[in-house]
Amino acid sequence: MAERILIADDDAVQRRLLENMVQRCGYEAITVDSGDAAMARLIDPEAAAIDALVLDLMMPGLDGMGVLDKIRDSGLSIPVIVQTAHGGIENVVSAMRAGAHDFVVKPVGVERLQVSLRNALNTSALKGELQRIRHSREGKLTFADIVTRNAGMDAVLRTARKAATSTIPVLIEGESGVGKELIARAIHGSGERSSKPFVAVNCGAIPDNLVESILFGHEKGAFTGATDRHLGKFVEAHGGTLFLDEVGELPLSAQVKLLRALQEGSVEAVGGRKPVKVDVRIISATNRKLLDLVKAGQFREDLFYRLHVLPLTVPPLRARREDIPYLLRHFLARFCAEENKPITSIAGDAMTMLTQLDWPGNIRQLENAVYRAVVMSEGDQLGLADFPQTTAHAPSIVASAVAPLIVEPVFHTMAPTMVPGIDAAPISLAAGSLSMLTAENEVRALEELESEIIRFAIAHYRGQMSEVARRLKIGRSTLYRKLDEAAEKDSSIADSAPSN
Ligand SMILES: Nc1ncnc2c1ncn2[C@@H]1O[C@H](COP(=O)(O)OP(=O)(O)OP(=O)(O)O)[C@@H](O)[C@H]1O
Repeated sequence: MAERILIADDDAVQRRLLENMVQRCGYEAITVDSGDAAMARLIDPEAAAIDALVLDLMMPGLDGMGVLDKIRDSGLSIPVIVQTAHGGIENVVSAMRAGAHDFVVKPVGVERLQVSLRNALNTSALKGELQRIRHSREGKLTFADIVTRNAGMDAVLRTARKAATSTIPVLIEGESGVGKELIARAIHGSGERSSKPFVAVNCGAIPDNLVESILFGHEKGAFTGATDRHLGKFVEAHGGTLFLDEVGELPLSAQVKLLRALQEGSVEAVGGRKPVKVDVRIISATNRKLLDLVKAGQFREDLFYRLHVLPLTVPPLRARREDIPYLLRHFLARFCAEENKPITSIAGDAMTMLTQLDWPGNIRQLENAVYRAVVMSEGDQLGLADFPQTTAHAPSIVASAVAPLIVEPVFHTMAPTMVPGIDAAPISLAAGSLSMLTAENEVRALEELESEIIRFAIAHYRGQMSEVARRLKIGRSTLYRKLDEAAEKDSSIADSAPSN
């Protein structure tokens, strides 16, 4: 799924031109004809999020400056590119002071707009990632900190959001590294308990003989080695949330005590004389099917029903590949900032390969792969060679990814393709439609149209180059030569584009 760009312009012709350009840059375009409509769209809680705004400054009613003020007042952190007429330098200065990310002079060309949008989206990804880290450190993660463009994940997050308004027990199921703890933290951070502690316990990492004392605490001298009194995680989480990770790993004896604690709202420390009242919201997680453990007699059925009141199943990363480019962008921005590296993008072929991988370790594995690549890279763009471990696991994919232009096969043909040689910025392919006119309303060059048709064909036939050549009635070597020429032309455009 491409980034969504909102275009606000009262001039219908300008709107159409911009819409066309934004789509050619590989983004989804949404148009509105006034400042008021732009604000309504930006704050609409039901509508899909907007990633950047292209804003005309001169509009009747609420003008561009008014929109910028309202964006600031409502605390929105969307990057805004303002459009000005020639000679509007004073307006530009005021707009930049009011928080605009960049400005373009009308009529803007597609390359200039693409550079501006790409910079704006990169900066915004970095801001988002830094905010996520800050929220994580402060224990204030919310759903806005979870990166996703997948419909399945959206549905999970919608349910999780509702759960955040109550203390209903939530059980989060999903493979290791899919973001279960992140969701648990977002539920906590979005509810009334957000100012209270969030305490996470990995039940699978505690030795069996210590589980009870770690969860419920122990008195001094309760057992050999208990030299001090220990409160236990339940008491530590009092008023807040206790996150029981890998809950399926709890030994049966601890399951009995946990059930009692949940039923009675009190815990008894090992060696303690009387129960202590606790007010704790329980969120548990497991990367195994808890019901299977119940059937196998390894998990108590009564406890299962206590924890499983609201189940959430987080899909693995391979089932939501459209998230991969966004996650890559976020982690790239974050690690570049942390490591002080000037890497600005990921090459198209590397992006294609990374999107095709199955990622058995899910987002944690992807995060670590980007971390390693950022630390080891010496250039300003990450390429295939920067992901050696990952490519080692995908020989067939790498073999195909070195072809001049490969299209991510799981994307629908309307989805963006990545162009190697430039960066991860996608070029759009609208199924069955080809725009004949340039942004300036002139007929487009034959060469450009041909290149677009070839890209479309590659997307349509999911990267099967022989089929593409056969359908286009050209030889494979001609196809590759044309792709080489197109990639060369694209990279010279990228090189000559202004880098503000
Ligand atoms: N949607 C997301 N957006 C951004 N970062 C994410 C997302 N999902 C996961 N992460 C990051 O990936 C890493 C792994 O996530 P997390 O620890 O929540 O996974 P988990 O499912 O709880 O793993 P495990 O089962 O091994 O405990 C964390 O650094 C987390 O911040």
